Amino acid sequence: MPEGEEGVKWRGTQIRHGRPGERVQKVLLQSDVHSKSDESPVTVADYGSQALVSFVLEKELHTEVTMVAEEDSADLRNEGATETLERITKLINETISNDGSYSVPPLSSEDVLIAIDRGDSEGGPSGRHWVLDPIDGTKGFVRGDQYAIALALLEDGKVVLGVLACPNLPLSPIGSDGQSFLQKEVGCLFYAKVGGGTHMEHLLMHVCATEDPAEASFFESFEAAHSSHDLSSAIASKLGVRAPPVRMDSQAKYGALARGDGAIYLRFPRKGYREKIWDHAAGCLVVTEAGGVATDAAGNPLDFSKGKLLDLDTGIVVSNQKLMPSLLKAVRDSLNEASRGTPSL
Ligand SMILES: Nc1ncnc2c1ncn2[C@@H]1O[C@H](COP(=O)(O)O)[C@@H](OP(=O)(O)O)[C@H]1O
Ligand SMILES: [Mg+2]
Ligand SMILES: [Mg+2]
Ligand SMILES: [Mg+2]
Repeated sequence: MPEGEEGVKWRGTQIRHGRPGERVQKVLLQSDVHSKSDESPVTVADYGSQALVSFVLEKELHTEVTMVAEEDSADLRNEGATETLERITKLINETISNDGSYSVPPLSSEDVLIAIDRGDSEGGPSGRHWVLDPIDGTKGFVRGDQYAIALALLEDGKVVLGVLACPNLPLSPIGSDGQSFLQKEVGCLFYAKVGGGTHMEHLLMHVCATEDPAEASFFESFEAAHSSHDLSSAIASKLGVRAPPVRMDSQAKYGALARGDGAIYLRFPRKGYREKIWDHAAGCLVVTEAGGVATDAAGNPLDFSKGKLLDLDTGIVVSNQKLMPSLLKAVRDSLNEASRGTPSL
């Protein structure tokens, strides 16, 4: 980032930097943030991360990898994107060389495009597919807040492995005052294998065991455009939750829930929005292996076998086993009230 600049501008908002994070997050330039056809942001880091994960999976697994991943190379193949592609290629080559695990000649821009496009699998109910969100919470990443690199493995439509790298998530629990965001010790890696529990670094963890909604705090998207803050507040008050919401970008929410920082995660996108599997596959296993439950608003388990999109009823609700029945009832009641246009919503 040029000297004296405090961050980048995204859609008129000055984005600050200054919290600890990855090198790329700190040095993100305004020209590194682009708009996709759905108007959502994508950065050189989203592309770079997808290419790197694809490169490493191929190197480590010695086999052809099929991946259902968020990004594709179409925009980077446009003539106007040459400089961006060069910058991504440079960042990737620097990362591989600094890491030192692979002695390979520098990747060309074409190698990078091919690595990104290894993520073009459609997924589905059969076979093995890696599911990747190379930067989940791009808006949080650009803002200098939370983001996650989310990788999952699907076997015959079921998530059997989930990894969430959350470089800005504090090691100590997050309170609803958000204070621990200011702590220096950040960076958590959550991983879960089906039947093997959820681990953070070397610790086995468990979701918060509370049965009392008054003790439970809840997570939701920082971005109100991703999930209705009004609806979750109505649900929380119906359930008797006293604590204010903890708003955070990315699947770091699933990681924080898995280690018991809060007890509930609510996600209610606007009508018509279809959730993508890469936004939930890794997080869902990280939570369920820690003893939690993730369902849609009707209480159905999340089904990752239908291709890129999750086919679900209304929203996503995550909690522990004990709170789930009363939480789902509060969700149902609040949704009914909202559809009747009750003024409190
Ligand atoms: N209108 C919308 N409603 C719900 N989710 C949305 C959305 N627009 C984008 N998203 C998804 O929300 C994800 C971030 O979730 P969160 O709000 O929990 O940080 C984004 O992931 P990316 O940042 O990987 O694109 C994107 O896939
Ligand atoms: Mg995105
Ligand atoms: Mg995402
Ligand atoms: Mg993403």
